[in-house]
Amino acid sequence: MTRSPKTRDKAVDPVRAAARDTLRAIRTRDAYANLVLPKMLRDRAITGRDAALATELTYGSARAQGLLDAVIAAAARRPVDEIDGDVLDVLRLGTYQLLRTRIGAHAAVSTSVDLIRSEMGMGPAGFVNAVLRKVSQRDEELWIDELAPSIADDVIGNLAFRYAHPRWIAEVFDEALGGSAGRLQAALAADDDRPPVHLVARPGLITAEELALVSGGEVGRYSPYCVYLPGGDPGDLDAVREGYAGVQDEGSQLVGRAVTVVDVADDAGRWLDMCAGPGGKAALVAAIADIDGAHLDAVEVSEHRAELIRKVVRDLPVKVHVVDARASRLEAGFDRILLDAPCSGLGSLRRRPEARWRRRPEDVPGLVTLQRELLTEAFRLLRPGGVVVYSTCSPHPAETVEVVADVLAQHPDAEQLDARPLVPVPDAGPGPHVQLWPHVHGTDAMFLAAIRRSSL
Ligand SMILES: C[S@@+](CC[C@H](N)C(=O)[O-])C[C@H]1O[C@@H](n2cnc3c(N)ncnc32)[C@H](O)[C@@H]1O
Repeated sequence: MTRSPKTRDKAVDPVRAAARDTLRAIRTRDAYANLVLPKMLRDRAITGRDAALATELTYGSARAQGLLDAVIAAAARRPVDEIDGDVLDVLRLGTYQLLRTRIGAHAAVSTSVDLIRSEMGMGPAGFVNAVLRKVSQRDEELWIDELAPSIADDVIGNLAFRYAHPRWIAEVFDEALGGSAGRLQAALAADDDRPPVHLVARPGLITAEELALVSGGEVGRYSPYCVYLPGGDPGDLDAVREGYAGVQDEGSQLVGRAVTVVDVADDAGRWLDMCAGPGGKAALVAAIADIDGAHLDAVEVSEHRAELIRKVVRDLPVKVHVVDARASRLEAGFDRILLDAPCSGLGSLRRRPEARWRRRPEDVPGLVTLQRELLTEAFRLLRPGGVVVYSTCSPHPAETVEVVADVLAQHPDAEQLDARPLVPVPDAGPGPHVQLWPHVHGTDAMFLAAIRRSSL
């Protein structure tokens, strides 16, 4: 029997209720956890340690969904698609607490049972109780031993299961990493971890050292603009609220910086960001353009995302164009172009907890076609001697090296530059492109390649 919301809320822990409601929004509305949860926490006045716990439980449950579902199916002795969705959300939350947190089994089970009882009554609550008690009889390692493919027969399958990644994504990582089980394990493990918060200190407004002081963070290792935030909500920092700083992965900062430092003779200051929304890299590039006396044209096809760019580039020398970059009608002759192409996002899965279970391999070919068309157009818009930096937040070879090779093959006047000197990181690989990795650099798995249009 469903009770009134008032009676319902009394029995349940508000932290778990927020986590459950976010998991439900992800499942039923294709919502994004990082958009839904912060607003829900604000609306329900959940703050401090409670907010941190709600975030950990929600993101952790969403990230580990495939592993959790395999355990739930085994404990319930039925496939998860035969379990009511609302019940499954609570089972995922409970199983996550049992297997991947230090929360005691009693608390994990009883708070889950309360969530279900208050909404759905005694019958489903009994089912949740029985399944979670069964789950609690083993730890994560024992469940993996029982359910994962054997490492001797199927290394990729075993590692994908253990680190909660769909198999096809583990295969893509394996290909990008050159087929080493050790590297694949390190990459999947790092990708399965809670990601650190990186701040960008906007050039000309605040230095990374100053930002580290006011935020209690630590200056980043590679990007001169980066600060690692140890914890807390970055939105609470004055520097972020006032626009001196923003939240941006260090790898993305390095990509934005690369387009500003690559050698371009006689730079006339015509710079272009071809896929600029929501504006993270545009804000960084434009701040440097302002210092260098250059101007940035920022192209974005979506009006909503263009509005987000306008907000972050206020007072900077930027013109925002809402148009398909393949047919922008911008006059050719740019000195520097950043093409941060739409991609599968396989390199930033750790920051988008639900994404790994939502993405499909069949999404990739359409993206690759778009990436080729955009890079071809970027090349056309360059002046002789100008450089395009092509980047993706994906290490998928089809979206990275293969797109670049294809466009190079079509353009005899295209010369791929060694991008490694543009990105001050160790272990940047054999070149000429750079592939960053969470397990090596602590960044998202950003790819970048630099291509010059020769003067011939
Ligand atoms: C990877 S995101 C760019 C992220 C951005 N550079 C940043 O750092 O905030 C790719 C963007 O390209 C936009 N986009 C997709 N297709 C496009 C097209 N044909 N022309 C222009 N923009 C496009 C998407 O809407 C999305 O905002």
